[in-house]
Amino acid sequence: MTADNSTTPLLAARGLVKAHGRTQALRGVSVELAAGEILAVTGPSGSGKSTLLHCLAGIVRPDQGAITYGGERIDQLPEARLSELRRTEFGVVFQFGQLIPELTALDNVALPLLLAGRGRAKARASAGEWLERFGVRGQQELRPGELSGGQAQRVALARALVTGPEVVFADEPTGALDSLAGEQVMTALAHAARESGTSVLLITHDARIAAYADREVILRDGAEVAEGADAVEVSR
Ligand SMILES: Nc1ncnc2c1ncn2[C@@H]1O[C@H](COP(=O)(O)OP(=O)(O)OP(=O)(O)O)[C@@H](O)[C@H]1O
Repeated sequence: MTADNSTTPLLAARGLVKAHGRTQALRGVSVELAAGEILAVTGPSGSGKSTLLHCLAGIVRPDQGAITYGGERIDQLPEARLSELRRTEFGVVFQFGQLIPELTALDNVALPLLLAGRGRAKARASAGEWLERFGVRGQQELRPGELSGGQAQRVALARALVTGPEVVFADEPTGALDSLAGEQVMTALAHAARESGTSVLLITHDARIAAYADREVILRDGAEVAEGADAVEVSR
């Protein structure tokens, strides 16, 4: 890829190779994410998008290749340091929000702050502010089973952003939503990321969702086939 020499990438992967058993999910993928950038990763089913996200987010280790974050190699960090990095620097959103069903929306969002040692009152106050930003403050006392799909994804976004991460990894965050709810959730994510300068690595099948990104990387059979900066800047 063509690196922008004016900025050092926040997150960079070089030559990532990863197999799941006998399936070669990644065959030497290189990708960079700049600070504040929204990058869409697209490609057909099975092309390695989720595996790439899991490697970059430190959830799985690549078999070969290198990942740097802020210039520091992270793919070989001991598990405890990697887990701290995930907790403090990264936020993750999946297709089905994976909220904790027993907790209210407010408590789901407050949880990462409580785990980081924040007091309960402050954690709940920040959680409420983030729910407000995502337009779901009115649902704060509801449990995930009582929320619509779009509301649940907004709560999941609030939970991913509440700790002030540098990077949000979003794996098909709108994949389970109808197109209107999907665009509303994506608008909210792009707006929040732009406002806080958070980078986003976004996996999507949907060209309308990819259009919110600054740049798009296309994978096929575990390799990068194309890259473009022609995404429509609808989120600015
Ligand atoms: N845990 C696993 N065990 C075995 N094979 C896996 C595992 N995870 C992924 N794979 C395989 O690795 C390849 C890449 O999968 P991956 O989920 O990364 O693709 P994807 O592009 O995200 O697909 P989709 O768009 O369908 O989610 C696929 O062939 C998949 O079947």
